Amino acid sequence: MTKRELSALPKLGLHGTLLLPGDKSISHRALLIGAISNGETVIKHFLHSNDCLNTLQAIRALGIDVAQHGADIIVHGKGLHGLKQPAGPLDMGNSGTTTRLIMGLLAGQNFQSELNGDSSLQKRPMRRVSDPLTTMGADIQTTAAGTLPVKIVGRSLHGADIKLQIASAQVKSALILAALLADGPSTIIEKIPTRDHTERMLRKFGANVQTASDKLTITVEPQPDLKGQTITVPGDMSSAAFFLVAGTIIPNSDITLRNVNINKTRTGILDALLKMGADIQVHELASQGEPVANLRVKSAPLSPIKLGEEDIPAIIDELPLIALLAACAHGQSTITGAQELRFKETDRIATVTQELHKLGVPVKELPDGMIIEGQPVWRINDPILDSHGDHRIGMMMAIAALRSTTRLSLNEPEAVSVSYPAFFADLNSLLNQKRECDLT
Ligand SMILES: O=C(O)C1=C[C@@H](OP(=O)(O)O)[C@@H](O)[C@H](O)C1
Ligand SMILES: C=C(OP(=O)(O)O)C(=O)O
Repeated sequence: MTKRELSALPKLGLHGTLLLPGDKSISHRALLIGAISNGETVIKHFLHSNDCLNTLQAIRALGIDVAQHGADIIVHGKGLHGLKQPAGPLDMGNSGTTTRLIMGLLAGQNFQSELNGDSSLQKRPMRRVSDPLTTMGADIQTTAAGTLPVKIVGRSLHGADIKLQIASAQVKSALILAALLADGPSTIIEKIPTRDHTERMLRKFGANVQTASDKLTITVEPQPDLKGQTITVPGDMSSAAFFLVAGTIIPNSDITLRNVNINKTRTGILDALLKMGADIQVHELASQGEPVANLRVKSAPLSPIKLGEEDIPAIIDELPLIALLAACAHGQSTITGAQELRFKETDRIATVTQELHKLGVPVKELPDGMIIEGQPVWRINDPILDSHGDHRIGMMMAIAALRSTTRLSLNEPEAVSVSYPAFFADLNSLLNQKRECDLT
């Protein structure tokens, strides 16, 4: 097992400016939608991380030419019905987003396919996608446990009206992609609004996808003539979040994060930080289809927070960081309505609880969340932290280690490459450097 020594408390704080890597959700979608569009799609500031490279390899295996020009990715789309039967099972690696979105695309093809993934992905539930797709006429078999490997017998799909049982952008997006291939219009009704990157991007490519004023009801007209586009992927708020938290909890810090996506369906972490007392300035930039901003964060003391079911979708991947913020706050914080955390790369309620206990932070595990008792000073119980092979847990613990005066280490640090290969390099660039920050 690999192990990395983590940096301890930097006395001068964290300083400097980062240009965040491209958004993971948007990078996946640009590849998949580019593949089913006619002509060239140019993806600028694409996220070259393991998860997005799984999507790239998958569309290549489905007969799509993908080239790289400098840092740009060029997808030579073949239209809605241009994908080809792959030669063997498609490897989804660690990526839930690739798996679930591609299930929607493959359900409506005229060929069979099979999806598999790594040991973490093989534990994650897939019936949440296959069940609603079945109501559109899809033929998808999971294992008896509802997991990968999944076999998809592509066939023609009907338009359908579907009410989602779980708040999940992956499930919603799979249904929207399948609805493009159907024989009539579809309506998808969400429980709570989730990230809307699929809807926004499909409209840019020429699809008729409407979101009603309730922000929950999405109608999709089938068989659009999608046209290749140039997509500039904004910086990932879920990656920026590690540095928003680091800048807040490490005294004497002043960090600027450039060009971060501030789509309202993704800014739960910003709202929570501001509610807890964080010092963050937002300087909005010209929109690139998705709203973007530069963010400047300085250290601040924190009050505790309560988050419930309605708050969860906009902050789902940042909840481990909320637990870390709560561990530094003065008082008790509560997260409930977050049972979805149990179905991520790890059971993130269990792994966050286990790792914060190592730092001496009292955390009570709930079936759908956590109660965290903030501690002004941590009494370290175990200096060997663990990512559990989960990128977000690894990065969260590397940020947590900066609060400790004892040197801590991290098992399986390479997990960060799933979403943020340059994470440790970016973090190191902020350490022990007194530099001017400029928000504009
Ligand atoms: O649609 C997406 O790109 C994502 C949706 C979320 O998953 P769920 O849809 O399962 O909540 C999120 O956790 C994941 O990191 C990316
Ligand atoms: C849950 C995540 O991703 P995915 O579902 O795509 O594996 C994540 O990035 O935190």
